[in-house]
Formats: sequence, structure tokens, C-alpha cells
Amino acid sequence: MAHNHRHAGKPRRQPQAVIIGMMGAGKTRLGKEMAQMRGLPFLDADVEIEREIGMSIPDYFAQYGEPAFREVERDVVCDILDSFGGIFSLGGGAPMTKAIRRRLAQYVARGGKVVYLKADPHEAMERANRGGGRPMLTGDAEKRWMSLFRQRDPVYRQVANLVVPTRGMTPKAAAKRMIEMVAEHTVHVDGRGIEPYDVRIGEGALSHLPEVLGKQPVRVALIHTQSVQRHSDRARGLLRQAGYEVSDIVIPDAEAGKTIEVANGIWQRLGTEGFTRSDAIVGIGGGACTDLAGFVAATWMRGIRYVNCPTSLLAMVDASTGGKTGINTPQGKNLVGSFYTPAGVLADLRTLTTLPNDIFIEGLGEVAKSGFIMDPQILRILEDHAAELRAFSGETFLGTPLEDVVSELIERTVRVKAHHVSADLREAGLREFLNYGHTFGHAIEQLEHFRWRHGNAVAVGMVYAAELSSLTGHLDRDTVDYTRSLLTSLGLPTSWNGAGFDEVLALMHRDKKARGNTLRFVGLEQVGEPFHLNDPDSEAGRGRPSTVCRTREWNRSGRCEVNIRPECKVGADHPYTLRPRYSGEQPTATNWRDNGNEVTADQGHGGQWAESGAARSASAGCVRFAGSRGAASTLHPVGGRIRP
Ligand SMILES: NC(=O)c1ccc[n+]([C@@H]2O[C@H](COP(=O)([O-])OP(=O)(O)OC[C@H]3O[C@@H](n4cnc5c(N)ncnc54)[C@H](O)[C@@H]3O)[C@@H](O)[C@H]2O)c1
Ligand SMILES: O=C(O)C(=O)C[C@@H](O)[C@H](O)[C@H](O)COP(=O)(O)O
Repeated sequence: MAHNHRHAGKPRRQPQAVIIGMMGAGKTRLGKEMAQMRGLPFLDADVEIEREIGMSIPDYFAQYGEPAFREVERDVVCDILDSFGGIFSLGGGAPMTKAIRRRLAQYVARGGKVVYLKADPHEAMERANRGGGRPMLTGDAEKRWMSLFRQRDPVYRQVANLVVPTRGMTPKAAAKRMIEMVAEHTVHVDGRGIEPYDVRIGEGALSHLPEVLGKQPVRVALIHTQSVQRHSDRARGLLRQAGYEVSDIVIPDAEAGKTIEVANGIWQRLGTEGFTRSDAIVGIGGGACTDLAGFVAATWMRGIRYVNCPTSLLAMVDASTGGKTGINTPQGKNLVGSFYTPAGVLADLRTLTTLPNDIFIEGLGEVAKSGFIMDPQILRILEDHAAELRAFSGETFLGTPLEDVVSELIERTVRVKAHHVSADLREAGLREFLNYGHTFGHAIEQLEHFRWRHGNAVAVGMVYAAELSSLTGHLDRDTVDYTRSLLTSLGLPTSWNGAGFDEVLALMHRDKKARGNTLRFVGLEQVGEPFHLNDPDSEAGRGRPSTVCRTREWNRSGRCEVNIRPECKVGADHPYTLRPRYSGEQPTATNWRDNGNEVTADQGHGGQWAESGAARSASAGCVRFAGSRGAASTLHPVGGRIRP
């Protein structure tokens, strides 16, 4: 179990978990157990209230009545919620007070975990009655308990963000389960054309399988590779226990499994075994296996329920989320497939215990990509922990501080992915940014006949994309150098020379982003600012800067937006084109200033705004946009349009 020291290392000013539930549910016992296992302090609200009032709760009830007690309870609970960093258990009636409910809602909104401990009613009733001393159970205790349960259960459900049923569990097992659930992170994926689903990240996340599959499926095809047998055995056990008929389907490992032949073999099996539209598929494994399993789910009877259980870092952070499913063809990577949203994603950190070091490192390539395109904090975490990450060993990783680091990286990277796919499921614009480094990367994979791992190829592809961005005048050299040094520090490759550029170019023309004969890349203007780099100067594409006549410099501290080199001619014969950063987005700046001469630009239509008249008066030197920094940054100069 993770120590839950978050990367930022800030002291916690709120409980790690708040436990609620009926009298006798075991809140105090399990809360203490949890706290001990985690090395955290524990507080019981009732003990703190008794300390505050200086007498026992039954005596206070008898003397002052319930309303007075609830007021004291409210004050004590709210104080503790604001100042205590351990495990905190509340009295059974506390969530019935409106002010406490409000505070708990604020706590949940700040990332807090309110755990509803749901015990078997008979066991809880029996425990609550034992020894007396419960003012709320005076009279017919059992009847009273049931009546309180009917009132409180809906409120507990509303207040809690985690429900833990403890029936048939030993206290130790229940406490362990609670710890796992509290440490679990959930990223919600929603958006146009998406049936909402959750990505659950944590130790034991696989145990949500029956809940995500639901009651409808009778048969479940469990698709996996031999390499993850230990984890698929666990999944099969959970599925059988929940009453599903499980068909175990083992496919060839890695890219060898992402073929039409493998898909066809599974379709035949599903047909023979009578899989209907209400049945389901679970894919458990690396990204190749889950891409294939998702593809079969998307195509069988035009789509059946699919649960994605990633077991490699790369699959957890990337392949699991966003609904891209597919297979390779002899002509290229992922050329056949569909967008098919899973019912849920269960990223169980326990599966990483068998993951080899080199495959873990490969996954860091896609993690870094998400840092470059959107979340610089990911890059800081990678920098700070490069040595530990590089030395990753699955066998020893659970329960160490590295588990928290990895779990934070997974969550952040999945959030980056969710952001892009939520806005653009079918990859019409924004989602293409997730392809940063992939145009060149996919070509390497193909030319290497998939002996190169995807994440490694993407790492080299990112270096290429950064260089290209720099050569076309968009990215400063420091960021290119930083890209290389960060990837190297993580143990990722940054160069490749397995084929001539013409072969690479031919494959890049078959990339899914290409349109007709136009090559389309994702470039970078600075960390967190990707853009569409369409049809770049062919010399720059080959890594030669000679024909690029301007560099992009950032408008920080009064520097140029665009610097046109003195040796470049700019004029009617050499138009300088500006385009929106991606089609569909209307530029907002229509004026820009060239060496002090204001030039008015025309605003066009349909997102294909281009300006060349302004270039007639442009000359070497600094060209500064008159619009605000934000407005100007919605435009970018297209490489190769200005020639010496
Ligand atoms: N759908 C998407 O959005 C998306 C995103 C990124 C990548 N992908 C695809 O994912 C694939 C790359 O994913 P990958 O890096 O996971 O490769 P992979 O599936 O080939 O897995 C890498 C290797 O690790 C093994 N493995 C996986 N988990 C293991 C575990 N827990 N213990 C022991 N061995 C384990 C696999 O059997 C395989 O040999 C590529 O095909 C890529 O195109 C898809
Ligand atoms: O989800 C996306 O969109 C991506 O581009 C994520 C990529 O990291 C991933 O490798 C994906 O499989 C690439 O898809 P492709 O369509 O370029 O083959």
C-alpha cells in the first residue's frame, strides 16, 4: 500500500479518510486498524466529544438532550475536519447534521475520501447492542437500529464517495480493502459522443470488475497474453465468483497479437461459444492486447460491452483511455480500427509487480509526451525522480514512495488524455496533439518490424518533432536540448538511424494525420503549447535549417514574436503566411506590426485564415503582433514560406 506522500510533499491539513456508518459497523475498530497499517494517527469523534464535554455521551444526552449534543458534535467534527491529517471516524448520527454534511461535501471536493462502512445489519446490530451505552438504541434496540438504518442509509450514500461492504471479511482484510480504496484515484471521462466511464487507478482496482461489467452479461471473454497469466488468473477468479461464464482466450504477445488473423480467431470462438450482444469482453494486458481486445469488442455484433484492464505502464497511461482500438496491417501501425469507448478502465497497480524494467521505462515515453504537450508538472516529477524511475523493479515497488510517484504520474497522464479525448473523441483537431512524437515514432516501429517498443519509438519521435519545431522557427533550442536530456535521464532512446530518410518519409505520408499529399505533424511552440505543423519545409523535415528564414522567439521580456533573418527576402514573391493554430479556430488578431509599420491583415473564413499581404512590407528583423500575447499565439507562421 502506498504511503500517500504526494509529490508536492505538502503537509496534509485534512484527514486521509473519514469513516461513516451505522452504530456497530466497526468504524472505530477498522479505523484504528487502517491507521496502524498506514502509520497514521486515528481520532474517534465520540472520544473527542467526551473529552470536550467532560462526561460520557449517554450522560450528556440524559442531561441536555440530543439537539445540544448535535451542536457540540458539529463543532468538534468541523474542527477536526479542518486540522487533522489521519484517519477520522464519525459517530453514526453525525452525517444527519446539515452543517456536517456541508463540510464533508467540501472535504470531498478537495479530494477527501468519505468511506461508508457498510456492515451486515445483523452483525452490526448485535455489536451495537453489546455492552449497552448507546443512547440512540434505548427501548427495543433492534427495532430502533433498523429504523435508524432506514433513515440514515440514503444519507450515508449521498455523503460518501466510497462504499465498503464488510460482510464476511475479517477486520484486517476489511481495513486493507479500505486502505486500497482510499488510495485509489479515479479519472472520469465524459464528453460529446462518449458514454461516461471511470479510469480507476490503484492497488486492487481489478476487484471492481463485476461492478463495471454489470448484471447483464452471462458470458465474458477474458482476452490476455501468457505474460500476464498471474493477473488474468485473478481476474478469472473474480469473474467466476461473481457468476459469469468465463472464456479464457490467450493471444500472441505484443504486436504479434494485433493482427486480423488473431481477431478472426476470436470472432470464430465467440461465434462458436454463443456470445450475444449482451455479453462482454475483458482485455487484460499491455497496450497491444487491450487494443486488440477493444477492437474485437467494437466489432463483435457491432459492439459489445468492453472493460479495459491495462497491466503495463504505457497501457495504463495511454492505451486504456480514449477508445482507440485497432490492429496493424502490413502497411502500417493501427491502420484498421475504431473509436470504441470502454465501460470502464481498471488500472490495478498490483499488475505492475511483474512488469520488466525495460517495459516500464518504455511507458515513461508516453508519460513525458503528456508533460510536453500539456502538464509541465509531469516533467518536473520525471526530473526529480529520474534515477528511481529508471531503476524500477516490479518486485519491490509496492509500498514504497516510488509507488506514490508512479501513481501520481499515471493519474496526471490519464487526465491529460481525458482532457483531449473528452473534447475531441474522433480526432478532428485537439486530440491530434496526443500524437506528438508519433509520426516519426510509428515509422520507426514499422521499419524495425516492431522490434522497437512503441514508447521508445515515441521518445525518438519527440526529439524529431522538437527539432522540426525548432528548425521551422517555432521552438527555442533550450527546449530541444531539454527534451533530449530528460528522455536520456529516464533511460529512453533519443536517436535512431535504422533507415534512410526517404523510407521514413514514405511511411510518414501514410500516417493517419496526413491529408492527401500533405504531411501533418504535431509540433511544439513551448512546453504545454503543441500546434499543428502542416506541410513543413522539406529541408527542415530532413533536419536542414538552410531554407528557413525566420525563427520563432517568445514574447517574454519584450523579445520578438517572429524574427525574420536579415538574409531573407520577404515580399510579394515570397509571401509570409500566417494560419490559425489549428483549423476550426478563428484567429482573433487581425493587426500586426512590422518594425513599427502597422499592417492590417484580412480575416478569412472557415479557420483557413491566411495573410500574405502584410509580408510585402515585411523586412528582416523583429515582427511583433499588435494583438495581446494570447491573441497572437493563436497564429503561427507556417514554415518554408519565406525563402531567401
Ligand atoms: N489505444 C491507444 O490509444 C494506444 C495508446 C498508446 C499505445 N497504444 C498501443 O499499445 C501498444 C504498446 O503498449 P505496451 O507498451 O503495453 O506494449 P505491449 O502490449 O506489447 O506490452 C509490452 C510487453 O510487456 C508485457 N507485459 C505487459 N504487462 C505486463 C505485466 N504486468 N507483467 C509482465 N509483462 C507484461 C506484454 O506481454 C508485452 O510483452 C502498441 O501497440 C501501441 O500502438 C495504443
Ligand atoms: O489516443 C490518441 O489519440 C493518441 O494519439 C495516443 C497515442 O499515444 C497512441 O500511441 C495511439 O495509439 C496512436 O494512435 P494512432 O491513431 O496514431 O495510431
